[in-house]
Amino acid sequence: MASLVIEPLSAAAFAPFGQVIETSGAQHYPINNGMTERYHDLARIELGGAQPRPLVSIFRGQPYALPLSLKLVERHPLGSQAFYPLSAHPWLVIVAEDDGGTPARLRAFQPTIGQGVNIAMNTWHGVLTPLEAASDFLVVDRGGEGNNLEEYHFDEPWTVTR
Ligand SMILES: NC(=O)N[C@@H](O)C(=O)O
Ligand code: NI
Repeated sequence: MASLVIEPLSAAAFAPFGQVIETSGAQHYPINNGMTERYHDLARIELGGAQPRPLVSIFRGQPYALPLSLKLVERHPLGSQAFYPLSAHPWLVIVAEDDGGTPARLRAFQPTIGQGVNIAMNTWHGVLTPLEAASDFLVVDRGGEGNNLEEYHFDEPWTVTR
């Protein structure tokens, strides 16, 4: 049985899979006469395929228990997908490299409060995985023509633990 141990999320560790959306390390500057600080340009939103447009949605995810039995990952060949939590509940981001169409070298990350992610276009990832409580996330991804979802079902589930 293949197993995966959860790691803390960092921009460096996540770089092969996309960007971490957080104020730490971000370019920032005051706007609105100094009443607001803009943390600028935190993610590279990718919109491919025909007639692409950005979608802003809220995903209300139900919690999963640990140890997690990961049966599939998916990817979006036509666009990136960003998740930013609207609560302080814990969640997981599971991603994988690609070996000729097969997910490889899986990683499981647990964001800290204040961290979101932008998963790069065509990057294997687990579906939204809240822990402990139902949680809302602001999601920015790609709408338009074409099929933007590819799934990969593992022969044997991965067990994801702390
Ligand atoms: N299917 C869908 O919109 N959600 C997934 O892409 C996901 O990553 O949770
Ligand atoms: Ni997705």
